[in-house]
Amino acid sequence: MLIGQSSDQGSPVGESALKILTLHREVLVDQVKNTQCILDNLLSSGFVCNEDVEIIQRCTTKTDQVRNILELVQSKGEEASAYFIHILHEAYDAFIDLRPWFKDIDYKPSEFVQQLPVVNTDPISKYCEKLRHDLGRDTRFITSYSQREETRLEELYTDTQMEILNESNESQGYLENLDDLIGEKGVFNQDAETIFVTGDAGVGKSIMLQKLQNLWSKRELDTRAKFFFKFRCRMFSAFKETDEISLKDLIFKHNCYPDMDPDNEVFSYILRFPETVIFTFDGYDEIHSDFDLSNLPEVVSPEERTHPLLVLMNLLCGKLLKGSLKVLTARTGTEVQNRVVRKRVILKGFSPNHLQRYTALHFPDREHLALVTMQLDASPHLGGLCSIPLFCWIIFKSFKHLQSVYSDIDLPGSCVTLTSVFLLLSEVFLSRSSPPGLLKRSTRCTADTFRAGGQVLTAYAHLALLGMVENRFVFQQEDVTSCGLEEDDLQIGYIRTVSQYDGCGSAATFEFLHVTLQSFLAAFALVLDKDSDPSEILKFFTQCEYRKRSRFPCASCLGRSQPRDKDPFKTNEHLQFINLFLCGLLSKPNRSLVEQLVPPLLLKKKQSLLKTYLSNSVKLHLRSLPRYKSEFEGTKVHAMSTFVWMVRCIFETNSEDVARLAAKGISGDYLKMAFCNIFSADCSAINFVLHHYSKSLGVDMDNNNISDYGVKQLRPSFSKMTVVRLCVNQITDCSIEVLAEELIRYKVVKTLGLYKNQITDAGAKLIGQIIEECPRIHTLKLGLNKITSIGGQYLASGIKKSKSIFDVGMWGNTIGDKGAEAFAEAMKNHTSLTNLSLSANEITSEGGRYIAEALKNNSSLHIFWLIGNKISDEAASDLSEAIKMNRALTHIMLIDNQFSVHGAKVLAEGMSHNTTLKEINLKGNLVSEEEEKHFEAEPRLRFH
Ligand SMILES: Nc1ncnc2c1ncn2[C@@H]1O[C@H](COP(=O)(O)OP(=O)(O)OP(=O)(O)O)[C@@H](O)[C@H]1O
Repeated sequence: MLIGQSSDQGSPVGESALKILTLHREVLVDQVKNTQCILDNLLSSGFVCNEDVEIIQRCTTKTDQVRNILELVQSKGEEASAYFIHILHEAYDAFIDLRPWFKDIDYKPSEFVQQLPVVNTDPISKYCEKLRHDLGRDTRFITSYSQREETRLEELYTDTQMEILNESNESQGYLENLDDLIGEKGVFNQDAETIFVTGDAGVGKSIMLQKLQNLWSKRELDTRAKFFFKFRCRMFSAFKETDEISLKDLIFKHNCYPDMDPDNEVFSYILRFPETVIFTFDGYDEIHSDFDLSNLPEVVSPEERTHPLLVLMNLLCGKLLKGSLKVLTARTGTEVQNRVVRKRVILKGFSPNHLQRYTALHFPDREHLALVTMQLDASPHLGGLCSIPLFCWIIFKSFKHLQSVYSDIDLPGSCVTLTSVFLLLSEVFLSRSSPPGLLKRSTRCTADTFRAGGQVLTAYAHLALLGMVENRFVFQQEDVTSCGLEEDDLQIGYIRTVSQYDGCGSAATFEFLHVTLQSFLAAFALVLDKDSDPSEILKFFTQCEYRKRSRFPCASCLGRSQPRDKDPFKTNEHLQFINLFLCGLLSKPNRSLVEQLVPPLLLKKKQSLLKTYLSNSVKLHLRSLPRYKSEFEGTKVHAMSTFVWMVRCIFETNSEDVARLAAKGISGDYLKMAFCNIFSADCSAINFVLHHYSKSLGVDMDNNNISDYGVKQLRPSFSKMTVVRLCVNQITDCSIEVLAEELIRYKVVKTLGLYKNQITDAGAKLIGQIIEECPRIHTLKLGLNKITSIGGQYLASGIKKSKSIFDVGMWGNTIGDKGAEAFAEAMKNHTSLTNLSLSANEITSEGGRYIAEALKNNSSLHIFWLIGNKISDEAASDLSEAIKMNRALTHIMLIDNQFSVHGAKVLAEGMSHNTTLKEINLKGNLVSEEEEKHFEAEPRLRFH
């Protein structure tokens, strides 16, 4: 009997099973842990008898048992040996450690052996199988807006951007795939076990986990984890204060029960091998608890019972089941201490490429696809919203509906707010409840749909508000009924069933399709309410002004959401969204629609209350922003992410008055909005405020997630921007086209910051034109883009002609020697350029010689950064000559190049003729510590 081939040992194709067992005996003795399953199968297939089994079971250690089994099957011949190997192969989870070995021997079972059945009798494997089966079943579909319309995960799932951060929250690049998420990439704390993933509402955190679970269930995730337990954090707040569970209960009762495991083998295995377990906990921000658990002991025993929240916290901290991996998701702004976090990941939604792929999945018809793509391109407001998968999905669903009803895809007007998107979604939902045939444009307009669906909408809004007031996201049947919702109404799609009535007393529970949808409806409830005092609409604004300290001790040890102070724009996101939607629903453009449901006088009253409140808060907020004076940029105003929330609310109100007020309140020369979690869609809102700013303004939006859509939305504001800082923002050449048009038209720009984006040579060409044609530009930051020698030449040509530029940063591109030659040409007789960085640009001595030549004819440059290139002794004498003649340079940074002691001597010689130079830094070159001593007489030549 011949099977497989041993690739690495060069054995002939078709190795005999007997020989394999002899050759690989050591691996097998070492890796095979489960003998019962092997014996069960050998026995039932008749290769061994009961007596054989008994003898083997008498061995006390597993290793001895394996040795004896090996001897036994080998003594029984080739067929028994082949079947033995086949058992190891087929009982997958029981022998998971052998998977690499099978790959190594390129295992191919013979026809004979394939006909013999293998039953996996190992309880642990059976449990793993059950877990995989359950997870596979539970994750197969993305639940769409009605239970009738589920879409297969694989038909719609599209990758999103996963940015890794270090412990100081600085970007470390992007993860490629979900294997990377649970892998070693980006780990900054080896002692911690929790991978912490944050992201804005609807950015796809849950779907990302769903995909992770689905991949694991299909064995397509690169992990050796045998157990995968998924939980939603909101379940932990659903327990009563007196409820108690153990880790074992959590896993078995609240996730998956092991059938037929009388000896408790599964749990023992989990405790023995915690590294084989992955947990996912979705929505840490959804834990709302005022329980005082401080008197409870911190349980660390897996069998001991305590409050479920403590079990969760102890798991995350690694006090329970140490060694297991946890993936925890939460909305942006939720903080967890670094000591608990293994790595930090931020989900950033769809990039333009992802969006293209996602659009194609939604619109397989080419014509529709082209139409939708064209419309999205034409409307950056929509494109911006679409970078967030949830909004994208809502928009696409609504378009499909419009298309089916009106036979064309007609996008909403140019000023699309989040409220308008959710109104559109509501229109789609409510029109579902109408009798068929009434959906034609001629018979039912938007106002009619809302009027007809008013009762159902009110009932849902009531339910949503009830939940928000009580911090609840899961509803019982009684809640649903008490709000006036009937069986048929549940089909509309606002809510979905979390758990079905199980016939044993557990009633069905429900939740809103998405928390943001619940926020939208809660805001609607405030608008619709005719009984309470109108000022009640402000209750979530005012509620946010004050917040009780969390009494939850473990939560505070992990670090909960950022503490709220009296700033009304600082709060939990779902409450912020209520405020945002309230602004949208009470805005002028929506008046005629809302008037269908609320008496006009009451509506007016609410509108004016909101406007007054907002105006006062805006004034207060802007006055409280930190400001400081800087020598070159005037008064700098430092905005925080709460400022962005304020701007979002103003945009939703569509009130030019409040926007004007906000613009006036900025009253500075420079607005710093770096690290504010600004998404592309927010740029419409920022533009809405900034277009009222009458003076010119520097704007720093570094380190956000603006992307090309955002830049398009900011287009009108570039006319007044003296500083345009868009570093680390996923910007490509498309944005540079917009910038070039606007900046060249208005010529006011002084600083252009585009560090760490995705700009290529095409973009560099346009930036070259900006430099050439904008007479005030003095600073350009283009490091870490994708600019080669071609782009370098364009930029250099612009710099050569500019009389204003004095600081250029090109670190981390690849302009090479050709680019260096062009920059050298630009430097010659330049009058303004004082700081230049061509660091890490693959420049060799050839480029170094061009640069040296240029330095002989330059009297402007003070600091020259050439770190991390490949310049060596071959350029030393040219540089030395240049140094002798140059009278402007103070610092030449040649760190991490390839100069030896010889080159260093030549440079030192040049320095002796130059009194202006303060430093040439040769740290990280090829000069030994011993050799450094030769240069003690020239302290300006530094090696450290
Ligand atoms: N990667 C993705 N591919 C396709 N669709 C996605 C993806 N991510 C999200 N979606 C769509 O967006 C919707 C919302 O996503 P999800 O519930 O995962 O957001 P979330 O980040 O967990 O939001 P929240 O913080 O409010 O819980 C999904 O129901 C799905 O329709």
